[in-house]
Amino acid sequence: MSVAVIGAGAFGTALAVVLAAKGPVTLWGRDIGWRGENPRLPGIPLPDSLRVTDVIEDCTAETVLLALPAQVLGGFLAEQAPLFDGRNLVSCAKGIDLATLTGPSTLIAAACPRATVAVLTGPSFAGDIARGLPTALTLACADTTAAEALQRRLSTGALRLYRSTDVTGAELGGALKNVIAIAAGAAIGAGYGDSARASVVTRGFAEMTRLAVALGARPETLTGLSGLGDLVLTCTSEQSRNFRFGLALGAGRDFAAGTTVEGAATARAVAALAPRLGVELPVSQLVAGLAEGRVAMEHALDILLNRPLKEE
Ligand SMILES: NC(=O)C1=CN([C@@H]2O[C@H](COP(=O)(O)OP(=O)(O)OC[C@H]3O[C@@H](n4cnc5c(N)ncnc54)[C@H](O)[C@@H]3O)[C@@H](O)[C@H]2O)C=CC1
Ligand SMILES: O=C(CO)COP(=O)(O)O
Repeated sequence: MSVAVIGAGAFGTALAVVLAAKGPVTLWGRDIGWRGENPRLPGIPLPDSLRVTDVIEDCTAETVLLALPAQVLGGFLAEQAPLFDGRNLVSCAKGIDLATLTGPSTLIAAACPRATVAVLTGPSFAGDIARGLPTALTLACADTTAAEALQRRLSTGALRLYRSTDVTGAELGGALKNVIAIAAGAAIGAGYGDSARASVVTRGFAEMTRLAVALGARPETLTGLSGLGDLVLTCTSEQSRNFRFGLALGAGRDFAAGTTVEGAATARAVAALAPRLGVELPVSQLVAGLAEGRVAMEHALDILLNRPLKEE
């Protein structure tokens, strides 16, 4: 099964590098001026067998991994969808599109109605995958036969894919954990301590599950790699850009502009969805307020602590 990866960022490049050891892979990026190694994935030499291109028509593979940030996927599909319809399209983005308040798999299915849509998600830093460190991910697809073929092609000796048919749940697990990671980072950055972080992560996980179930997910999916697994990783590691963004927010420091921080836009999407679905999401709504500058960090703690006392 030939593979194309769209998006030569850290994640797309890492996936392309390890998958190229198993068969033909084409990596497409709009900014491939670099040679030898991608500055977004430093220290990882690209194998000679990997074809890197900025010509979208070179991506003729039957399976296409879409590894663009969630907020740019809609614009990309608006231009390029006809080229990709009818193929296996695997979303690798972790976010909710602000313009439509839907996940990447919904965007892809709407733009490419004849495609087989899947989601690849779960706890994995691009650098870990590229270095061949052991990693387990979820491959979610409603079509089990297609999922089995994708699972075989996209697994390697170190990268182990588990199948799921719950596309909504898997996708939301990956998107929503980024929002909670910002909150966890802010708690640490503000000096509130590890106990506060544990509360934010636990209450945040309850929020993730509430919202995902309201959108049609199976609750048990959220306890898997793409929900709890990725939440644990992202809320505890400074490798995470969402966590580091939260650290900076909490400490009142600037954060490097241009860094991909999916949780900021996704928090705003979640805040817009919450009243429509009638679900309470205090941590995510607070992150949206912080990300938009509506809420100052010094008021954030009071907002959470002054909520009415309730059952867990
Ligand atoms: N980096 C990681 O460890 C992981 C990232 N992801 C997810 O993968 C997705 C991509 O993230 P990264 O690769 O880390 O981001 P990145 O910041 O490393 O790269 C983003 C890439 O998107 C490209 N891009 C931006 N706008 C574009 C447009 N309009 N058209 C074409 N290309 C455009 C940029 O040129 C850049 O190559 C995100 O949803 C992220 O949550 C998932 C798992 C791990
Ligand atoms: O999704 C990730 C790990 O699973 C990467 O996290 P960040 O986008 O926060 O760096």
